[in-house]
Amino acid sequence: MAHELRVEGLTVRYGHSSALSDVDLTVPGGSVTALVGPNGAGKSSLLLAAYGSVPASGKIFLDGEDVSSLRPAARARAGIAIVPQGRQLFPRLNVADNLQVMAELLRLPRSAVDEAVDRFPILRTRLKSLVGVLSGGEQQMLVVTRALMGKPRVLLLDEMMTGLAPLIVRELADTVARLAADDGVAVVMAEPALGASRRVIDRGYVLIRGAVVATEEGGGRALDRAYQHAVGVELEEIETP
Ligand SMILES: Nc1ncnc2c1ncn2[C@@H]1O[C@H](COP(=O)(O)OP(=O)(O)OP(=O)(O)O)[C@@H](O)[C@H]1O
Repeated sequence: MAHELRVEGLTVRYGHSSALSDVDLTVPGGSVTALVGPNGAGKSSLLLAAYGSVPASGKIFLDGEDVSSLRPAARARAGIAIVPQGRQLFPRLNVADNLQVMAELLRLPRSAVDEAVDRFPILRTRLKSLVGVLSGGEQQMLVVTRALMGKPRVLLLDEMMTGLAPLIVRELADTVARLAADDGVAVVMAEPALGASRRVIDRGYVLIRGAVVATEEGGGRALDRAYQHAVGVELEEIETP
């Protein structure tokens, strides 16, 4: 079954400044939806609000069910998973213990850690390694593994590809594309620019200054063009006296 994330009228404020204003969007399962926009456009705020870790007004629906009042741990158990910007691992714990923290949050049995590392065999060889000594690519594989432990229905990826080698970018992009195609997961990938993950993008939104300015159903290249067009329009507007 294909899953779905829908947000309606999502607004995020930090003090008096508005990061996201009345955003509506739908992320259908079975495809990879990108969220592109410059730094500060509100991409992280949107994903964090969908996960429940920043206060927001508006509604979040998971497979049609309103989860807006659930706290992050309950949303995670309901099937929303996040790969946060900056990874947010415990660098002084080893790989297995980092995964065990998520297993406990999700109330999974201890065997869940062992099963989880099947996805990236390199992690099995690193189970007892402190996270701080892993390469950037290995750390990101661990974060993705952690996010997938609960077999999520919705996967929120916040700048997952930043700073990674092209080979790792391809491997991670293929992993999320398979999750969408095989398991009907609703994947949303926020990136400042698409780069090597462009080929797995099915559709997307351009976000600028906290608002959706374009929706594109025609894949990664078309989304790139929509993004450039949106930024160009915005620049022209700024330059017009
Ligand atoms: N914790 C915070 N406190 C105050 N303002 C914040 C906070 N987090 C984000 N902002 C502001 O909210 C706006 C949207 O930021 P957000 O991080 O959601 O954008 P983004 O598109 O993810 O950008 P980036 O690529 O830089 O992460 C920006 O103006 C940012 O400065």
